[in-house]
Amino acid sequence: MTEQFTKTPDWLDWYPNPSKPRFALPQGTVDTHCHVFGPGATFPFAPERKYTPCDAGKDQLFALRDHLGISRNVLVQATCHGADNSAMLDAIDASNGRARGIATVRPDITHDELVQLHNSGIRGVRFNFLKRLVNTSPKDELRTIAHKIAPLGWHIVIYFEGADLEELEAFFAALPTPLVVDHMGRPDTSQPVDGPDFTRFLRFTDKNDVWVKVSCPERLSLTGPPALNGELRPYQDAVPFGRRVIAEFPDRVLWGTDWPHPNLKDHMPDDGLLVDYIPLIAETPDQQHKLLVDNPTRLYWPGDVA
Ligand SMILES: O=C(O)c1cc(C(=O)O)oc(=O)c1
Repeated sequence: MTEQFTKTPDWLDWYPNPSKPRFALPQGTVDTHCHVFGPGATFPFAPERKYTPCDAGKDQLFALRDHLGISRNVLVQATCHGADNSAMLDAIDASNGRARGIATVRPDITHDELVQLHNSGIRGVRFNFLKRLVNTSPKDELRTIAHKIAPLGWHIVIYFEGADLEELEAFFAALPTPLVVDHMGRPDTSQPVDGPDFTRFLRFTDKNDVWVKVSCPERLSLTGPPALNGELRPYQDAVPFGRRVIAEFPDRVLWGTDWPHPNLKDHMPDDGLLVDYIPLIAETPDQQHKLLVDNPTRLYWPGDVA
């Protein structure tokens, strides 16, 4: 019997009919941050999960990719699937080479299992430090994983809240691989962009081998307006943070949809309007091409770089 799952109360489902973006994504655009959820009947959610989502499977992800004009995806293992990467691997397998993945693994993983993941398109692991998403993040276990994956040329995707960087910084700096920061390190957008927390984050990025996803204005914004009803200037309080990172690190920024947008509480954005947000933070064609095509291709499909 297949397991039936009941969504977390007040769960917001992904936006069903996104608008067609006005901003034309350049050929070769990579969405470096998206997830698949199940479907739960085929790929059950993990017993230790902190939320139970709606289904958001590979067919729906690929339909969104094509609708928005995205060329390739990087699937990031969602915490609701724990360390069972099979839904993501199934999606990568079905993508005809147009997807890579970031896995969650346990410290006892073997080299042969890692090689198998590499051959399936995995290029990194994710370390998550948000207490509302994971029970614990034991640093000694994460270090063990880091040293096992480093020889494969992988990187580590880190997800943390801006206020926690001070405590985590030394641990991150000692990791033996490049780091990719989810959602700009989740700055508090009520603080000024040149306030102490974001200054710390920019310094951390500058001093280390760090790439930054300038994703998720819809998560970071406190004042909106939401990307709904044709709004072409949404999330104004998040804009200065994205602009600043792109201006300082044009060769180390990445963009992603974050579809299907787990755990949003206020509203579910129109993904077409989230594409129209990009030129608000990447203001020149040169910045846009680096953000959307050159940087992610270098990181995830290095064989394609001339
Ligand atoms: O902020 C979140 O709730 C969230 C959750 C997950 C996940 O559950 O994997 O991934 C994200 O990128 C963001």
